[in-house]
Amino acid sequence: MTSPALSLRGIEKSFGVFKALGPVDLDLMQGERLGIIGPNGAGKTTLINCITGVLRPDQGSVQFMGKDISNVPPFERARMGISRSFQIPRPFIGMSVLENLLVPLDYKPAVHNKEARALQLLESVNLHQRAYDPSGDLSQLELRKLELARALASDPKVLIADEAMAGLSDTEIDEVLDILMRLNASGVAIIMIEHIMHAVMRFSQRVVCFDTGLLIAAGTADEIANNTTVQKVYFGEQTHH
Ligand SMILES: Nc1ncnc2c1ncn2[C@@H]1O[C@H](COP(=O)(O)OP(=O)(O)OP(=O)(O)O)[C@@H](O)[C@H]1O
Repeated sequence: MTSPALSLRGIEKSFGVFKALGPVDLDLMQGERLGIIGPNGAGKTTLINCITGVLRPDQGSVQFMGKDISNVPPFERARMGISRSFQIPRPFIGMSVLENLLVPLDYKPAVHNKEARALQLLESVNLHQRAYDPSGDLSQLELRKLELARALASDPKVLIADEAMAGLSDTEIDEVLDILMRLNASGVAIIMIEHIMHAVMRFSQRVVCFDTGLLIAAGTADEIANNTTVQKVYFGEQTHH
């Protein structure tokens, strides 16, 4: 049994009078693959922002590797090993793919050969063959890979993949899943936030479902797929479209 990489207790966040989140208790174990699902507005992004430190919860605490980081600023949390990839990658278009990675590696004084490290990161996401091409030439799939490589530049212990597969074809989704599985096998705990249900279900060892800011169900992919409360949340959502 491993110990938690992340431990959230009693996390609550409101925007004005609107309560977007909580209270939420959630652990992510070291090396775990955790899926977070929930309809639009369920509070998933707010939760992630509380983990990365972009938002300060009104209540509750965040622990990382047994240390309380509730008062630690976002850049320091990133340096400690919490990294996230963004849904919409925004590379520096004027730079090559490799140069894009030299930017985050600039913050890693311990990395002496930054170009070699950048190439290694690109290799870990199957993008090394594009290293010297302009990032403006990348396809959607390649942009997602570059975004993952950027998130990995800080050597994270926890990677939060925020809708890394939205808009991709089934074969492309398979490729991103393979990459994430490989990263996980190398020891990185991964939180996958995803609307593509078959992908998150295949990937995750455990899935939690949010609705209206609350964690309404947790279990294996099978348990969550067969959970009537979860089905109701999604069925209810579909009837509005
Ligand atoms: N800065 C903000 N100010 C006011 N309300 C906000 C703010 N950020 C989020 N909200 C509200 O909080 C609720 C939760 O939003 P959040 O973005 O966390 O949901 P989500 O589960 O990530 O949704 P999606 O799947 O669409 O990304 C929503 O009702 C949203 O409108």
